[in-house]
Amino acid sequence: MNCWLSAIKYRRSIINASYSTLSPHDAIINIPKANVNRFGDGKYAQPLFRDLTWTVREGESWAVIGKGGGGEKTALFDTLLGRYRLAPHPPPPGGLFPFLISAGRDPFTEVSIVSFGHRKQAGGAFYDYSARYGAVQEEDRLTLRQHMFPETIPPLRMPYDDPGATRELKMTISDEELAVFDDLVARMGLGQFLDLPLIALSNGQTRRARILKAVLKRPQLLLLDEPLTGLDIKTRPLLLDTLHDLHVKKAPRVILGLRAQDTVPDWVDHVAYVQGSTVMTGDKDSVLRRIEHHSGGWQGQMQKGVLTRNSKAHLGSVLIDLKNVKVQYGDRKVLNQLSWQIRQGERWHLVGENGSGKTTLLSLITGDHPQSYTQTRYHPVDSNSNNESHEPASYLRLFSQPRSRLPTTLLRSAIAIMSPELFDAFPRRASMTVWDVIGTGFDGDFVPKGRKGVGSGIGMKVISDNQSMRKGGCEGAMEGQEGWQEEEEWRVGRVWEVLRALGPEAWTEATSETRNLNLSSVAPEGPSDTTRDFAKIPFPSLPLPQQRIVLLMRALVGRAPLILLDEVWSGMDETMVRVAREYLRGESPVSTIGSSVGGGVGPDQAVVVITHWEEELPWNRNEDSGVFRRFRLSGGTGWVEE
Ligand SMILES: Nc1ncnc2c1ncn2[C@@H]1O[C@H](COP(=O)(O)OP(=O)(O)OP(=O)(O)O)[C@@H](O)[C@H]1O
Repeated sequence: MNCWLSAIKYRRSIINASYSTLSPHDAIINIPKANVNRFGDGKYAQPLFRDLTWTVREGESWAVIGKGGGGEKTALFDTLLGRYRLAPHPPPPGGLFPFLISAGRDPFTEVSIVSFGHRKQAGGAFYDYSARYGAVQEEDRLTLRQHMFPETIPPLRMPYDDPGATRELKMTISDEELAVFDDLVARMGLGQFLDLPLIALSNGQTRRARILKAVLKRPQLLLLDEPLTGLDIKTRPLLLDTLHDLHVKKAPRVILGLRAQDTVPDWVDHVAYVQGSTVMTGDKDSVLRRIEHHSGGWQGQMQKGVLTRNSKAHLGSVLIDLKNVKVQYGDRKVLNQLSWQIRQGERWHLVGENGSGKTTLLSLITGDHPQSYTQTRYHPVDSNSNNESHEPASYLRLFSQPRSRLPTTLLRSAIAIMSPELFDAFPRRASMTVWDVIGTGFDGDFVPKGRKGVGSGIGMKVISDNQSMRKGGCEGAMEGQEGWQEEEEWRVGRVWEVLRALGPEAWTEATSETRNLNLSSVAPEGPSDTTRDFAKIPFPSLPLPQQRIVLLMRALVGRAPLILLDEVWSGMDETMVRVAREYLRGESPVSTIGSSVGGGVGPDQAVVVITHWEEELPWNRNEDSGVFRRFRLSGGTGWVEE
């Protein structure tokens, strides 16, 4: 009883103390000091956050910065959304959001979040994300304008309706709101997309549209988690300026979520830095000074003094050959007379503004785009033909074949991909373990197959100048054929390899201050217990950053001749980004089967990376001049940047 009474006294003292320093009416967020627990956790369970003390006052501009791949930043936002239990809960009368309570507003409707780390809810089944490239289905016809103003969606016409009757569609928003909308649309560069089907918008366009929609709902407080993800360099400052203006006008107040490696905008003056179960809060300079003490940022921690290893690299055969290809929707030309060749051994950076056609181009290469079948056009043989208007000859050759000759299953095993679309669409079945997900990468499947969960083999021969380099993968034997056992063993070994090189062993290794980069000293023994346990975890139960790196392992495991990495770093924490870049550069301290130590991708493989963040590229012109190249898209066309 005494203990109970002292707990009450303790709580009262906190309440009184907090009241003495804080006017409950002016605080936006008020957490005097609390532990954060999951609902239903027992009293001895580890709290998500310990001693969380956080006060946000009117007029301050905050960013929540997350370090670590366990989804800690998301958990802090979820705490604000009432998804976790605060103990003790911030005291009445103001509670967690004093400014709302004092104004008689409901936090449930007045605090919203737009998160780009989160994925749309997909069930256990794979949904076809390539639907976007084809003829737009009736159910996908909703335009961006209709999405913003559902009242402008024409009502269904019934057979018994008077065919002559017209119905007026009226927007129910005021002129003032419409002016705000027009201003935001212009500032976010969305004007030309208002009447396009939502499904047709590019990644960056969709992200801007989601922010716009959230702002139009007029919450009092908007949490924006990683809003710059997937935005091109030109758009980023425009969006940040817009968000700052909105924040200053309190229409709405904005709190940004950033990754530890992101630049903190100048106008942010306060930071909540989340690492593990600790949250450091305070003014920006003092918090950043404190954390700088612990780490120098991932750029600073990259291995220094790497030799120009690839300058004399030998480039192999042409894998992908596009000549004057064109993609057009009605009058809208997205790609026009574009030519590009990808050879074995090359490391490409595919770059261009949002909407310039990068994803469309990749979808031609993967054969997902219906127009990949219709690219081949030759000049008429008849030289007397006076048809002047014909277009130049064009073709799309994938591994020396036209698309129509290549079954999709073969293409999926020869081209490994990780992209935001795949991340959203990949099935999340409770029964699928991390091992299963990685194992689907060999044959490009979406459900586990084979006795050992490493597929059953796809027999595609890809022309190669480096046959000796390839062992296993999509050119290996198929289940039931001679050589399958050897192939299966190779596959199992590869799953362990990527798990060790990119899994929890590597994150711990990479964060350890005593990290030893001397590759020859790395013990050649098998996976640790940590790795074995990680392999057995159900994939959907992993935090999102870990799901992302597992899908990257899936893309790398089969040593496919062509690897496409579209915005793979988004949502990953800095340690994972570093580990993955080192692996791709061949600097991972884990030996690989049939290859030299640390060889992530080989000279027989080509890799295309799409990122708007130059600093995230694993390769650069100085160190990898023989193999690193940049292909830029703009205005429908593309060229190699020398
Ligand atoms: N079905 C369609 N109808 C009309 N336009 C479309 C359709 N599908 C895509 N587009 C347009 O094609 C353009 C290219 O889109 P894509 O997704 O390839 O761009 P991106 O370069 O990958 O952009 P981001 O950097 O934002 O990911 C966009 O402007 C998009 O609106």
